[in-house]
Amino acid sequence: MILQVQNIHKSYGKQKVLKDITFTIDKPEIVALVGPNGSGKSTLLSIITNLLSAESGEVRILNRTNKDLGIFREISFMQDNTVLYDYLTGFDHLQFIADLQGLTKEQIMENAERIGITSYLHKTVSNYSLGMKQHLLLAMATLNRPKLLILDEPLNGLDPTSSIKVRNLLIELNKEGTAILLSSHNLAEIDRVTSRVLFLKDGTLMDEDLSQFEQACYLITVNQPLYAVELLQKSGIQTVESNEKLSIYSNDTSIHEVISLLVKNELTILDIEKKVIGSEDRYRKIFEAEKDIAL
Ligand SMILES: Nc1ncnc2c1ncn2[C@@H]1O[C@H](COP(=O)(O)OP(=O)(O)OP(=O)(O)O)[C@@H](O)[C@H]1O
Repeated sequence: MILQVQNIHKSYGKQKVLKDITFTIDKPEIVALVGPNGSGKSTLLSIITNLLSAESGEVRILNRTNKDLGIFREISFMQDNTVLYDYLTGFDHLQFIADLQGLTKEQIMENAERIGITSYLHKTVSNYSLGMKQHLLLAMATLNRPKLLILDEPLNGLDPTSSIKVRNLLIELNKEGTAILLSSHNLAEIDRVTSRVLFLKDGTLMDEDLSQFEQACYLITVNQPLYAVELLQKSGIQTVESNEKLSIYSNDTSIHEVISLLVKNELTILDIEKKVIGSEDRYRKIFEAEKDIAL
């Protein structure tokens, strides 16, 4: 077991921000935490890393409580760039972590090389762009080659080239055995790196078994779409009609029932298209009632 989050509750004053959050990461995988602005992602990550305390619940990392300071040799938390000091260089930041963790200058340089920050390593952070700061934060978080890497918005403010670089680096670290939990608003990027997405809504983690969203969406074009909708709904099959196409969330087996029902009722099927459902579609489905969809 790499991470076990159990029944976490957290409020700020009267505002309940996290309600009974439970999930686990059992193997080295890349898991994303997604939710609108203010949904509690940073709060949850700070509780997991013991920077904030929960009202109730428990976090265990690598089979130890997160109150055990020893685990910080084996995990890392990349926060936003407010943790950086403008008047220090990138190297100073890395040296500080290396001193705390008993790591060598060679390890600093090797990691800096890997992240691609050697050319500005000895400049003060006040001269860094947002992307350069993100890369330094990533170098700081990966210096100890953690077993669990937690990242709050690692892709924030990165241009496409930098995003690709960070994405590839995360995939590489994961292949080497690092489990990764990251929060992000970049849903297209999330689909490229993650194996699992946790959606936070109103302080609650949506059921991890999002089977209804895991199903494919079939777009079916028929000669009488409105009649088809009526027929399908009578048989308990939910469908939406737009631009004369029917959208049906279905698995591969039950789509056969839909087709035979349409054919039996003498409708002509003009086209069938299978659409892969990505995190953005799932996000819209989960948060469609939200007034301010924050992507
Ligand atoms: N120290 C604090 N005191 C009071 N309220 C807070 C505090 N920190 C966060 N909150 C509130 O808790 C809620 C969750 O905030 P949090 O920063 O965890 O959300 P988030 O999902 O990370 O948001 P974002 O995507 O904008 O970074 C918000 O309503 C926020 O205003």
